[in-house]
Amino acid sequence: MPGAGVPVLSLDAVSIRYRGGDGSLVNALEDVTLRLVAGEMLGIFGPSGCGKTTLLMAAGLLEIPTEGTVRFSGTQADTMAGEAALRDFRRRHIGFVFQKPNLVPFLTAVENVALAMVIDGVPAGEAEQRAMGLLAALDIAHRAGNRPAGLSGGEQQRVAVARALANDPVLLLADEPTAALDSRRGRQVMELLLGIARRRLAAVAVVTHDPRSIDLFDRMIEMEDGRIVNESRAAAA
Ligand SMILES: Nc1ncnc2c1ncn2[C@@H]1O[C@H](COP(=O)(O)OP(=O)(O)OP(=O)(O)O)[C@@H](O)[C@H]1O
Repeated sequence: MPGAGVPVLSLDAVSIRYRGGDGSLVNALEDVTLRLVAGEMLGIFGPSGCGKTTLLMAAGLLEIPTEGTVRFSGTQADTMAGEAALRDFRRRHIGFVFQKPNLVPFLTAVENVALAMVIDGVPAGEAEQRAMGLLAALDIAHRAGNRPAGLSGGEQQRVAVARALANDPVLLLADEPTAALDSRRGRQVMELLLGIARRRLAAVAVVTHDPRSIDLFDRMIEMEDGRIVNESRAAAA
């Protein structure tokens, strides 16, 4: 785990173009340069279709840029040999949280978190023990034996955050993680993400439309038409 302020991710002049249904090119990301450092929480704002999710895809090595480079702790992502190597890198270093928790419905909370580790080769008993530790850190250990249907939306999202932390990621990417939650639970999840940045020294990037948690971000960027059009830093940061 890097120390606070150490660069985790660099995007340099990244553009991503998609071919639309009618054959025309969509500039989903246009010349984006961005650094993320350990221990900070970045907020990504902007209107629908401006490229926020595409930026997370590039940062999460789920989409290789049409132009520009993505460097992860100094390693250039597009020089990794093939999809299998990228997948492996992602699994070991990056956590994802989405708008919907997408938990496996027939597994309990602790099994959902442990599954990510078991897939990674951790023995079942050890995985379960570590999963319990993560659930405890997220104040949800008392619900460890519940299946998702027996958890509230906020509790499910906590379990999803625990699952994203299973591989102890240096980068945590969250795409509208509070969109399905009421304002109190949404705030709790955002505070949780900030705690992860601070205590685990992960770099955390959060796409959100929600202006109610802006006081929690160290830095905010605003996007428009695939570009970063504004960047601001919290007064205390
Ligand atoms: N796989 C794809 N194929 C074609 N076009 C795409 C694809 N993915 C995204 N786009 C287009 O790229 C642009 C940016 O999309 P993106 O999903 O990144 O926006 P967003 O800011 O996350 O939007 P929202 O807030 O609505 O989720 C949009 O015009 C979108 O239609």
